[in-house]
Amino acid sequence: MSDLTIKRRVMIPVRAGKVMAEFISFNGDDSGKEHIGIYFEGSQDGSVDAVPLVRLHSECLTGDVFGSGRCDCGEQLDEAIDRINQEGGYILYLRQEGRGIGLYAKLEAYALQDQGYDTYQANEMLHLPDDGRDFGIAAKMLQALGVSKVRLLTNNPDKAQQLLEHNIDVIELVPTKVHVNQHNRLYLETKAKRKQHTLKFD
Ligand SMILES: Nc1nc2c(ncn2[C@@H]2O[C@H](COP(=O)(O)OP(=O)(O)OP(=O)(O)O)[C@@H](O)[C@H]2O)c(=O)[nH]1
Ligand SMILES: [Zn+2]
Repeated sequence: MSDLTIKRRVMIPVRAGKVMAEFISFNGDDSGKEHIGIYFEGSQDGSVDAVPLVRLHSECLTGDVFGSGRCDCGEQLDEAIDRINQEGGYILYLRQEGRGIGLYAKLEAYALQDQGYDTYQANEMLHLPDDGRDFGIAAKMLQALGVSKVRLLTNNPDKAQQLLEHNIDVIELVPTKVHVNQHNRLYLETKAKRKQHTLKFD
């Protein structure tokens, strides 16, 4: 994949106009996925020179748009907007629905989970990778934005590892809260057990 360049920056007042966010598109990603950078200026003193707080957020239509209780994505996205709007930084909204397998396949995986398979086994039953995401694209987006150092908002060590491998300096791992409910507890526990997500449950 060649380097990315910035195509367009457009201000959008989000959260019913209460939060100003700059949506950024890119040239040069031949996947055609239309990944989006979202910049928040931040309201804290000194945030201009600070290392930006960055969240790599993988698309989850069911969670992000409809607030699904089967995962924690919608709540994490809200948390990211709150924090990054305070501290200044970026959400990179990556079009990697279902950890890269797509929305229809995620629904197939959910149907298998309803029969008792866990979140990773269900993908494997479909002959799909348990996590098919490549965060190299996020590193390219950061490079196009002129960002070489980040504070990363995540509990997923793989995101930091992949950024480091692509020459982005992750100077701090900032944990997200654990948004647990009766529907997503097994999903979250399985991420901690199988993929070393740093989740602390009550
Ligand atoms: N295949 C599959 N994907 C899921 C399932 N539940 C949620 N997802 C997807 O998992 C992804 C979660 O992305 P993130 O919240 O960015 O990342 P994360 O790996 O949980 O790491 P954090 O940064 O700690 O939140 C989204 O693309 C969801 O659509 C599931 O049961 N099966
Ligand atoms: Zn989700």
